[in-house]
Amino acid sequence: MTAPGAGLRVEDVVVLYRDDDGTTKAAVDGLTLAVAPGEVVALLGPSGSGKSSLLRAVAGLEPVARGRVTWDGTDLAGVPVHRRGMGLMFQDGQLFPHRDVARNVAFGLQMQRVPRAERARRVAELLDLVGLAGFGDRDVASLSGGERQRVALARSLAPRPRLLLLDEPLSALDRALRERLADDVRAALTATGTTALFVTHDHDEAFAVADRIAVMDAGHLLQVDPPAVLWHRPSSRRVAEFLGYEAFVAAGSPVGRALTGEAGAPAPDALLAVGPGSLHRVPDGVAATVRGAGFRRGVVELVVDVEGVGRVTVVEPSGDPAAALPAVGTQVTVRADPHRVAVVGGYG
Ligand SMILES: Nc1ncnc2c1ncn2[C@@H]1O[C@H](COP(=O)(O)OP(=O)(O)OP(=O)(O)O)[C@@H](O)[C@H]1O
Repeated sequence: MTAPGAGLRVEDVVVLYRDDDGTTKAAVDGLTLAVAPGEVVALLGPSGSGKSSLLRAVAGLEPVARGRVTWDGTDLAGVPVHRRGMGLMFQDGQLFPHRDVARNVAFGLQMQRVPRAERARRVAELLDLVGLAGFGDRDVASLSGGERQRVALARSLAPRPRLLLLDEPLSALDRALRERLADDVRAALTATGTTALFVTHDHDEAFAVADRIAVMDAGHLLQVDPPAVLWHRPSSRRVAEFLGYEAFVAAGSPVGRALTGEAGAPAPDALLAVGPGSLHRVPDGVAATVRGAGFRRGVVELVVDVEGVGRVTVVEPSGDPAAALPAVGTQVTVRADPHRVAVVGGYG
């Protein structure tokens, strides 16, 4: 059981920037968030929503104009960056080019004056953890982008920071690599019990790494919840739209009832969000017109206009390689899978 106030607390924090014309603008606008010891929280939001500003304020790199940042209940105001016991990792791992992999990873341990033998042990342990066992002697210039970020992760974990701050650490990598590394980052953070705040604008990454996801928009926190709760119970239409839900329908309306069927319908006043994968074609359902069809990574995506609902993407397995895609204008009928619609605003 964790003591109340343990770990990181961000209380009503405001971060201001001064524009060229002298006016001030709040990049973070009265935000409150807690990260418990051992927890990984992703800050997810569109570009410019204030994620990096919040991270930098926690690190002590940006002044806090209002509110406070505490660790285990102690106010960090006035505590300089290097005394906060936090690790930082950025998009470009910023490795030291003149040090080999092992000496990069050992950097923080040298700063802490950890004895040589123990340092070597810890470096080997970390390289193993990030999947780079045996890479110690390699010149960092010879590494791939993904390997560099693995080294950067090992380096930031080596001194056992009480909080690791990661700012878009995978953004420079291509998608396939990002997906794999997101799982590996999660595994490394979990294995070391590291408390972490992970900034990303990539939904899949946030869902892959985090115990809880904090959705930010325009300097505000819209919702913070575990991934499954966020996905199935977005707190507002805004959050649901940001997650990729495409259309909204009142559960109790005629079309809402027709879509979900009697058994699947939640409270009649609930607002349902439907998106890619929520609907499937059935012989008798709600009328819809095909507006587009495409083949993507083993599935067929049909963009359909559903009567009384709007434009939604139907995702179907593509079983038969010889089957033609439905033509634009084809009339179909659809129904919702009750487990694949979200209930907006805490109903259900
Ligand atoms: N040094 C600065 N001076 C002035 N304005 C800034 C400064 N840094 C950030 N901003 C502004 O503050 C707002 C939030 O920026 P921030 O970088 O925190 O957002 P973000 O969510 O991390 O975005 P991104 O994903 O694009 O990095 C933006 O409108 C940005 O233009």
